[in-house]
Amino acid sequence: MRVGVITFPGTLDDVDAQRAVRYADGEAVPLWHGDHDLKGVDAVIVPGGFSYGDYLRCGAIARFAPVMQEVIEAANKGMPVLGICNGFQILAEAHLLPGALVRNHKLHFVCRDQWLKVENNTTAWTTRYDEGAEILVPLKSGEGGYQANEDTLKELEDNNRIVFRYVGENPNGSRNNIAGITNAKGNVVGLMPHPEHAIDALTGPTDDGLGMFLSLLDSVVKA
Ligand SMILES: NC(=O)CC[C@H](N)C(=O)O
Repeated sequence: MRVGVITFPGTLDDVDAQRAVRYADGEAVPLWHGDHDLKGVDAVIVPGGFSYGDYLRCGAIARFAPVMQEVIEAANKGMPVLGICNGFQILAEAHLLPGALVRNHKLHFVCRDQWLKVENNTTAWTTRYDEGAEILVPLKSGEGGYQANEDTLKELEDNNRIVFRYVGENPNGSRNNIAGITNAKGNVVGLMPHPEHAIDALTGPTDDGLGMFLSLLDSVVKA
């Protein structure tokens, strides 16, 4: 399994995403924001950080990077794509996922370990979890509030497209406690919390995040 991990100017979590891929027995292939091809990878991770300094809005500039045109094309053909935190913001800006991530409701950057409920274990990135499982992974974002109009929320709820929900106090004002969603096909997933920081109990709060990368291995091997 070869997984591309994109680095934009200001990306922070690419190294941990690459490490997570290796923990799942994959080969991590570094991709640069200016690349015009995806180097034959099986899947792509858009990692967290502060791409282009979060100018305008988080992800608003990264969406136009040359590599994202390739990601959009590949995702529309069914390639598994995961956006973590800033990566989720970029996928939303690129319209691969609906809705928008806005300033946290209390206007503070939130950094804490966060319980999540796995609502959908049928996506390319979540098959290793039991439906309804609760996992603990870090959350660290300033614009993590998920917002969408009523029609979009209904579409997400009715079609099992909410992948993760926050458990306990809502950390950022996200509608319907949404922490992560998927596209209609289930190949593209975006979430605000950070599974790549929770792949080994020695370095993260838990190893609960590793399941996302192992799930990908299953999807790629099956394909
Ligand atoms: N950890 C991250 O990727 C942070 C994303 C973004 N810069 C924010 O503050 O919301």
